[in-house]
Amino acid sequence: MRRGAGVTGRALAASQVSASYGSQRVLDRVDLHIAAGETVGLSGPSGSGKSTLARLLALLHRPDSGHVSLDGTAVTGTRHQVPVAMRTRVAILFQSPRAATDPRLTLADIIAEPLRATGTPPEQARERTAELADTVGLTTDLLTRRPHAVSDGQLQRACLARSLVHRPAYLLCDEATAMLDASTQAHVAAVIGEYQRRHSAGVLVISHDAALLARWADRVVDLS
Ligand SMILES: Nc1ncnc2c1ncn2[C@@H]1O[C@H](COP(=O)(O)OP(=O)(O)OP(=O)(O)O)[C@@H](O)[C@H]1O
Repeated sequence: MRRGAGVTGRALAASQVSASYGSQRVLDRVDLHIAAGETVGLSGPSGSGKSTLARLLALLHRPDSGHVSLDGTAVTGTRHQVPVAMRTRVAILFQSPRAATDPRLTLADIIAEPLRATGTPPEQARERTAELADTVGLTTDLLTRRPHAVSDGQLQRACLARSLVHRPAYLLCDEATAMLDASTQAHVAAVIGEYQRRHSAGVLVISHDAALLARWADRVVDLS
């Protein structure tokens, strides 16, 4: 466990959560706890509910029963029912950057999207976008392009920048490096690691890759 993990008592936690799609029960009274500063790996066979659990923790879905709590406060609604100061404390990074971005936006606009959504003044949004583009290794030229004109790795860097834009206390990575080449994968992991150290963020890493989880996570929870 990294220094500081769990020491503050701050955590993102799912307590006894159950979730279904129609009549299909996907999660049945599952507990998961991510302390500030900690990296938790989440493994399990395809279809075991890893992404569903991540979406509950990201406040995108509401559990059928049980609850998600953020630094000790139970969260009752999903995304826009939750106060901005609370919902921006959790960010999620998905496997497919193409499915997670609007093809009409430039990479700069994609990164700045969450800032616009919370009414950040344009000048401040531009500064924060430039700072994050630098952090994730996107050049000014790439920032003016749209998704069709960049590689998957470049687009995932933009998604990573977007996920960090509000300085989340918790970052959920759902197979976020699975489709990247080895060097982009290492770079994305390094940026997340550095962010985590600076902000004592809690990180969830969902992966089928046992070697990656052994390298990256402080502990691994198996959903099978
Ligand atoms: N939006 C949805 N509507 C209906 N069923 C869904 C939906 N999303 C997921 N499911 C089903 O719920 C189950 C769990 O899916 P989930 O994506 O959470 O699992 P997973 O462990 O992340 O799988 P994988 O490793 O393949 O990504 C699967 O059977 C899936 O088909």
